[in-house]
Amino acid sequence: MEGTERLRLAVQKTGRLSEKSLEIIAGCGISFGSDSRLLKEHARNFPLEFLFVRDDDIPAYVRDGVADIGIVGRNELDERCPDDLEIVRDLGFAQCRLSVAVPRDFPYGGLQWLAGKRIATSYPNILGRILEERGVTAKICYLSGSVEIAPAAGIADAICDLVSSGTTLLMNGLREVEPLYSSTAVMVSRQGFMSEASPRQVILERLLLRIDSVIRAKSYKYIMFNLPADHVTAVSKIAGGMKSPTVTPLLEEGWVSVQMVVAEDTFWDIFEKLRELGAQGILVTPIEKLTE
Ligand SMILES: Nc1ncnc2c1ncn2[C@@H]1O[C@H](COP(=O)(O)OP(=O)(O)OP(=O)(O)O)[C@@H](O)[C@H]1O
Ligand SMILES: O=P(O)(O)OC[C@H]1O[C@H](OP(=O)(O)OP(=O)(O)O)[C@H](O)[C@@H]1O
Ligand SMILES: [Mg+2]
Repeated sequence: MEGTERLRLAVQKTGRLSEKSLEIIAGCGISFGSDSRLLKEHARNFPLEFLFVRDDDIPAYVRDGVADIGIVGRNELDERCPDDLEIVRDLGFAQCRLSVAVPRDFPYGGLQWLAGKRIATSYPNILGRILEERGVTAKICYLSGSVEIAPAAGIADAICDLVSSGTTLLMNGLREVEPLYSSTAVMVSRQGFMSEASPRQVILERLLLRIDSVIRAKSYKYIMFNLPADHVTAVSKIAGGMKSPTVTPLLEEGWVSVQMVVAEDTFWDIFEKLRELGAQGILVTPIEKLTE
């Protein structure tokens, strides 16, 4: 039987983080969701309560104990209250960078060129810290969004905003000149929460066990193929990471069926080697959960 305690999780209501955040929770076998207008609800089969909020507010909610954990971009965390929160997991999605961009024809020659210039940004604290570290004094103009409009609108000489594909910059006549900072979505808790041994911390440990298996599964593939039996030793040498491959004899003399788990980033190298070894019918499937 579950106790009455629930772990409170703050997630972005709508935006770039919401779908993937909820996808990870759903991948943990946790069911929820009835009406997207409901801003506070609890999971049906796990002691977890959701708070659906603006992402900007998540760091403060976690810091002030309104939520126990939150999923937020590292950029929001570092902008708002980096010293009060602890990153419990890097979730890896929402990859982007905070970069300085200037009008396409601006003759940019390094950060020093920005001395005395006006830079528009939604991240004045992060930008201010980095400029100070690099000894540049510029005028930081805060804008809460649509920062790319600032040079054309005559509000600023340059901008510092999040970039992913670079399309927004391109479409607004801007050129990325200085990547300053990288961000991904992270799960955060209040400093010290992880070592409290409270009922909610215990629930978080259970949740993290599931999250780790979901994240690990995403970076591996399960592959199956048929192979001439005398190449089995060569295949086990390229298998890497996990335990040795599973090998089953086929009815056809001299052939075996092989099953193994491979890391996503090594997949194509392994695929080519398997082809060279005469592997046939290579079948690749995603993995839903994977424990150590
Ligand atoms: N182009 C992008 N590619 C990938 N990740 C991004 C991109 N832009 C922003 N992000 C990440 O997603 C987070 C949320 O971005 P989003 O644009 O949804 O925020 P928002 O407009 O402030 O939403 P809200 O209404 O919740 O305040 C950002 O803080 C950043 O970590
Ligand atoms: O390099 P790109 O792939 O073009 O992405 C960059 C854009 O994405 C983010 O804005 P978003 O689209 O989330 O809109 P928002 O500013 O309204 O939050 C960011 O603020 C940039 O404007
Ligand atoms: Mg926001």
